Amino acid sequence: MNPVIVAIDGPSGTGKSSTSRAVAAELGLSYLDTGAQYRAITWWMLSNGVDVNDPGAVADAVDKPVIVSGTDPGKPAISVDGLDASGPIRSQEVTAAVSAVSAVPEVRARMVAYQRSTTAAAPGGIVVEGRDIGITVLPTATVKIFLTASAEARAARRSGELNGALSVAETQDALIRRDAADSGRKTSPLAKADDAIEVDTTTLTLEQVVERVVALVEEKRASR
Ligand SMILES: Nc1ncnc2c1ncn2[C@@H]1O[C@H](COP(=O)(O)OP(=O)(O)O)[C@@H](O)[C@H]1O
Ligand SMILES: Nc1ccn([C@H]2C[C@H](O)[C@@H](COP(=O)(O)OP(=O)(O)O)O2)c(=O)n1
Repeated sequence: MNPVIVAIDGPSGTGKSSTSRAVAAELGLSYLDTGAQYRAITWWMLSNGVDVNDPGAVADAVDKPVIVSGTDPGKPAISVDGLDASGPIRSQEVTAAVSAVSAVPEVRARMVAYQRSTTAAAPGGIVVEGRDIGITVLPTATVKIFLTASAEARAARRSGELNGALSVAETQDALIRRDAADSGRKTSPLAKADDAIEVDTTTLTLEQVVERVVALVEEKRASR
């Protein structure tokens, strides 16, 4: 039987990473965080003096960094040129620049090729999370989930993670700006695939979301 491939898309703070890791761990699948890859390439561009607002300069440098993602849901890992990048890719500088870098078609082409080869190399199946997985990266995924939540809930969750570095209102403004950039770009914008199942997580606990997604995957598995 073909391996199970689960695509999880949605805007920031809807619970993609937490849900994907827990679902992969529970079902014994690999896990890939594609947002971490766009953050990693953005971190490299910022660290190497590339003007992130110049798409030509970003495109010229696209093949330089060596980005390697781990696929163990119990131990998410990402390295750039052999260095652990998991801390620096979460900085405010990277968060503010990642939408511009990830809108560059050459960046997307490189990342999508890597994401497809990682999926093909996961014989036991994989959960892949991002913004364009169900539509562009893995259009034939076994199950497609689109997570949503109110802007208020997403901002409260993210702001909790930042230990008060930004207020909830500032976090919400930044999230709304990034959603607009990610949904408005020309190349594979953030969007729900027609065959994706939408799960609104606003009033659900993480455990409830995981339970729902695991049930959807098992239903699909049983009907194949
Ligand atoms: N259903 C939920 N209810 C409350 N908090 C949640 C829920 N899902 C995730 N979180 C928390 O919200 C924050 C953002 O979740 P994360 O999985 O990183 O979202 P995303 O990957 O979509 O940006 C994390 O601190 C996480 O623990
Ligand atoms: N498949 C993807 C995943 C992320 N991106 C871009 C757009 C997002 O704003 C950034 C960061 O993604 P990430 O999932 O880490 O964002 P959050 O942690 O949920 O805020 O990367 C993308 O363009 N395509």
